Amino acid sequence: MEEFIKWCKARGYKFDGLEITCPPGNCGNGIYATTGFRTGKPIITLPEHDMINSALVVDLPFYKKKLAKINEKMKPMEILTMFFSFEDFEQSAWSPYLKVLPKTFDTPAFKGIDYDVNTLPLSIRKYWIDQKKEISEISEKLRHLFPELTHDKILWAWHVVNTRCIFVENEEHDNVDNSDGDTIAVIPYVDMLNHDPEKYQGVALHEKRNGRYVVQAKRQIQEGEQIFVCYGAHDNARLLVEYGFTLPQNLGAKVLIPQEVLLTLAKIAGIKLTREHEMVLEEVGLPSHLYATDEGPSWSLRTNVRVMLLEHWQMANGRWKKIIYSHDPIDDEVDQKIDEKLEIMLKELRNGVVEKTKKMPNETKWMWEEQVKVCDVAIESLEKSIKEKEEERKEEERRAEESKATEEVEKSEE
Ligand SMILES: C[S@@+](CC[C@H](N)C(=O)[O-])C[C@H]1O[C@@H](n2cnc3c(N)ncnc32)[C@H](O)[C@@H]1O
Repeated sequence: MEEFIKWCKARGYKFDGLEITCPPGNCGNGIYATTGFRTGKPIITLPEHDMINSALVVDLPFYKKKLAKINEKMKPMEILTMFFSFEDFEQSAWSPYLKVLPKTFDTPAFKGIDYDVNTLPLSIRKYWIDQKKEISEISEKLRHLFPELTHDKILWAWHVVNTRCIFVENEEHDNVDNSDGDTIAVIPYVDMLNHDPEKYQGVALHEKRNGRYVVQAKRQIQEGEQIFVCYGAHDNARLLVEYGFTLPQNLGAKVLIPQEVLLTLAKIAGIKLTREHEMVLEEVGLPSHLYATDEGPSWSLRTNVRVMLLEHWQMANGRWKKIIYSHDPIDDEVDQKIDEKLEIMLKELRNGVVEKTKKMPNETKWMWEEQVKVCDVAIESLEKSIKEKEEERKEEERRAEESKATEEVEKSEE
């Protein structure tokens, strides 16, 4: 690690008041504050030309020569994977950095676990399919172009990039295929920051104006704290598949309700659906998600139920747009009906997920159990809000009756 720190300093990286050590648990290295940082203060800065992105790689003489022999441009992920596949741990200009990178990864893909897609919850299914496809295509392509590379080396390199890259808007480069965008870079030192979506104090940004990459304190950081960033609002299935770890309390947990399931649940809840409802739902195009937060069913899920409760005359001639996109508060009666139907739908959904969970193999059962927990949290907060609204309504009625009684007394006194 000492050699890596020296290497970073020689390249102009600034990170006074930090140290890289191994936190307890199984999360590799992490960055700790050895001094306090005020909100807004830069914690790490480095020159932008040191970000490892596609443009940097294709301009290195070694890769320039290799790519000149190939008749096609490569995509950013392919280029970065090629870079980490080829760089020699001893000879590379990045040698001290390469030596502190993890040797193995705990992702299912790295461990050779091949999930049956049907045993995965929907929230992770597409990501898993896409990840498998990407690894297999990149491995095949790189081995075809450079037969000296092995699948294992490429798999390791792909993981380095995938678990450590950061979103950066890279400039266009003539020798890079950016048809799907070019927004990734691996940034040494910055990539030692671990993920915690609740505690995170570090926000990273590319300051193009100043030609540097910066991690700033988003709030006061105390001496001795581990500094975290947020990799995204991921549930544990996604964290495991993408990064090889899970969080004990993960507020990113979510359940995705596909349209056909939503329609079935609505019918069970006694909502009379027509083709018109389905067409409006499609046009509104809102996803139906449940999140493991105590805010209850999301606005988009509520809106979908609201659409399903529209009368025919409310949908005719696009009138529904005025209703759905209006900023006026929802009519109390409609709101109550949405709650009532949602409660039935969510309980039904939960039962369905519980039944599915029972049939799942051990390796993915926990993902489904997490989905059941999300349903529980959503149902609990919905019930709580229904109760609160009910109490408010009663209180309003009581006040109305009181003022009516006072009025009557006043009138009789006149
Ligand atoms: C960008 S790197 C962070 C630095 C990394 N810990 C290292 O030693 O190089 C991302 C990897 O760190 C680990 N990681 C990050 N946050 C974690 C957390 N909260 N718990 C466990 N492992 C974590 C995972 O292995 C993940 O793939």
